[in-house]
Amino acid sequence: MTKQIAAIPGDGIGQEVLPAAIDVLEALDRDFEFVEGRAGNAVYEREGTPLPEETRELAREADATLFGAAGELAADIILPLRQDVESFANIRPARAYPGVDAVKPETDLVFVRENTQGVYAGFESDLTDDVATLTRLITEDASRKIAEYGFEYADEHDADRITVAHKANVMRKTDGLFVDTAAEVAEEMDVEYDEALIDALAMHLVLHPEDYDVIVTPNLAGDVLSDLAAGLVGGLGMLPSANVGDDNALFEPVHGSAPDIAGEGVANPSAMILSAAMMLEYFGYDEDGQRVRNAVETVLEDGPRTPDLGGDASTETFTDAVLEQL
Ligand SMILES: NC(=O)c1ccc[n+]([C@@H]2O[C@H](COP(=O)([O-])OP(=O)(O)OC[C@H]3O[C@@H](n4cnc5c(N)ncnc54)[C@H](O)[C@@H]3O)[C@@H](O)[C@H]2O)c1
Ligand SMILES: CC(C)[C@H](C(=O)O)[C@@H](O)C(=O)O
Repeated sequence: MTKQIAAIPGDGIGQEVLPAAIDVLEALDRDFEFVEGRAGNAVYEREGTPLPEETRELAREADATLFGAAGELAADIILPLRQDVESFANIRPARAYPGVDAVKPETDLVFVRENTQGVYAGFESDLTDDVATLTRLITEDASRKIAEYGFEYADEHDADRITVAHKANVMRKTDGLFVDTAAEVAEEMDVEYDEALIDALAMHLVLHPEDYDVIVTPNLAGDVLSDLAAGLVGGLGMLPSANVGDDNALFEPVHGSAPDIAGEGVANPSAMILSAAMMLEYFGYDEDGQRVRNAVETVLEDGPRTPDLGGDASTETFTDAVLEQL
């Protein structure tokens, strides 16, 4: 059956890496219909909104969405889209590939980031001209949902270790509820896990990423720690992600619009192509997902590589090499 995919390139290198992923998906023996959705700075200038209702509707109705990247209006684009697909979990694998000059080649871990709450629930306001406030939201329901998802994910992927990240020593009520709920869920599911304070965890991740497997984290901590992990495995061009809900999902690289290299045709499309591989697995096309992963892995090992990885290949040359492997 045809799967309809909302394809939203967005800004900057989103316009360069999303077509690469579509080329790869089109090389597979699958029936995908790609429908392009408008979003980004240029759309804002033309239409007065960076994310037209039509694009949101497209994401809600599609079987899945592929998103490239957004620029300075990212919070007005990607956050509503993550809501539109009703995603509660943001899965961010960080893995070092052979041949890529990684700071920590032994890194192979996955962040399971809560995708709806924390400071992103967004009760921000100006109290006075010179005082601004932000209320942070954590609920037991959302904490339960992400803990259950993270523990099940760890089980399905034979993870050796599950870590629940929090800062309940300071945010006693909010992260206290997050971590206490995770403890309850672990007991009900008979799961072994450990807890880590986010600040110390950041240091341990830099020194010994090999000690970690699945890290369940509140929203903002997952955002920051996943970029940190990108730094361990060759940069932001390497980290894919899946925003998963009960009935819909959106797949996007962890990186942004990269204005410093946008338009040069040299962006590393690995993160976007690996996000497409996560979409294939979401549809149950596991063999295709693995084929795409293997093809990317081979090209990363043998070259050609893009400049962020020390090579001089263009996005197109890299993608052609992946297509050849397929
Ligand atoms: N989900 C999103 O759309 C998203 C995520 C993060 C940042 N942003 C937005 O992106 C803009 C730029 O933010 P930033 O510079 O902090 O982060 P960024 O991820 O765009 O770039 C950070 C650095 O990583 C490099 N980089 C990122 N992706 C790369 C790739 N695929 N290939 C090669 N190099 C790559 C960039 O060149 C840059 O040096 C901001 O306006 C921010 O709001 C959007
Ligand atoms: C741009 C921003 C809204 C987004 C986030 O905070 O989730 C980004 O940092 C990311 O990692 O995708």
